[in-house]
Amino acid sequence: MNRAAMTASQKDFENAMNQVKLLKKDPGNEVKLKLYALYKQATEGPCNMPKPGVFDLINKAKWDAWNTLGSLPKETARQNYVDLVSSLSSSLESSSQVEPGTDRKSTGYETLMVTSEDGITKITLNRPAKKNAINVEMYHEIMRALKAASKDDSSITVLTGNGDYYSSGNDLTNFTDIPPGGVEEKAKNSAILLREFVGCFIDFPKPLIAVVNGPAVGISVTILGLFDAVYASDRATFHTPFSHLGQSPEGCSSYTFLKIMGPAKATEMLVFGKKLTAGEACAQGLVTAVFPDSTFQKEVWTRLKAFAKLPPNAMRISKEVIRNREKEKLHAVNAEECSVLQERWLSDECMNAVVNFLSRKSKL
Ligand SMILES: CCCCCCCCCCC/C=C/C(=O)SCCNC(=O)CCNC(=O)[C@H](O)C(C)(C)COP(=O)(O)OP(=O)(O)OC[C@H]1O[C@@H](n2cnc3c(N)ncnc32)[C@H](O)[C@@H]1OP(=O)(O)O
Repeated sequence: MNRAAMTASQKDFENAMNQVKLLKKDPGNEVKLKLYALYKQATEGPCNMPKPGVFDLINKAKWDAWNTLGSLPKETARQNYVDLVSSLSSSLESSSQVEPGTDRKSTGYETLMVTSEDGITKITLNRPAKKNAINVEMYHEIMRALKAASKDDSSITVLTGNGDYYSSGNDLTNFTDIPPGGVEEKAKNSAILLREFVGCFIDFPKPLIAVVNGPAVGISVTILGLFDAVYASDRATFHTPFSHLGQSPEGCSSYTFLKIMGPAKATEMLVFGKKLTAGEACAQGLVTAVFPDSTFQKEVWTRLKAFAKLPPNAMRISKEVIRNREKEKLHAVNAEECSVLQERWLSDECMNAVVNFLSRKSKL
């Protein structure tokens, strides 16, 4: 397989199509639908079929899967197809030989795809049908993947999203699974989870880069202040509608955003929920660079592959020098934000906003 570029070539794509035929075990309907959708998107572009009738169940499922990919570029779909097949080949034991090389894929994740190659560990949020909303399982898996990446032999770590969204933020169905101890216990446990989650980003020791492939909402935006570089497609938007949701800022954004963009611009985002375009987010210092969506993957991965060749210890130590004096402060901010949120989650304002979304009365 050609690993010279992080975007898959036509040859990689054809190899992957052949590999699918050699899988010994059936990967299941959900995966087959994903493969179908990525194949169609890679070869034909956005869904162009009329929507099948409700009783045409199979074609309706296929149409839904393809349509969910929205305007995902053909080359991204091709890469995602190759990545998916590659992860299946390792988890389901393809009967073909796995090619030797430095490429490693981590299985055992339900909500992520994690790959490691060319000195880069890539963590991909992988719930495209839910716009990569972060459910409780994904919070835990991201922490697990970050902990593994901090110890593996890669030089840099990348977080990105599969599908047309980077992430729609916290999965609002997280509010529905109330334990016997009631909503107070749920809020308390969620604050502990959130604090640990954000803590992993504060403490991450290697260069951490966000490849923001599409719109980003809520916590997926706020933690960007803890990344070392943020590259965005010009399709990406950055939205933190906390007041609309009866909530308050997290991810240390009440501190990092003020430092990055100053109080006036930070207030527009964090208090008034102003949605920024990628260009605006770049002008305000939240984003490092913006690329046209059509060349986004190619340009970003070329750049990242060059970074990953730099001496890893020097990069790690430089990050330490830049970030360490702020760590204590960031942990204190994180603790305070979580404790304020614990109260907010119990408020009528928050409950009503969540109920409105879940009963499909409102969207952002
Ligand atoms: C008691 C206390 C419990 C607390 C638990 C909290 C734990 C930690 C919390 C940390 C704090 C984080 C805060 C945030 O991140 S705030 C931001 C939350 N996000 C949102 O409010 C976004 C909601 N989504 C939308 O408004 C729209 O879906 C969106 C604009 C993103 C896209 O709209 P579009 O029309 O393009 O697509 P759909 O709405 O049809 O979406 C497709 C399917 O995906 C589901 N979806 C999307 N986003 C979410 C989400 N955030 N949570 C849950 N589900 C989501 C959507 O429902 C569709 O699903 P179906 O196809 O099944 O209908």
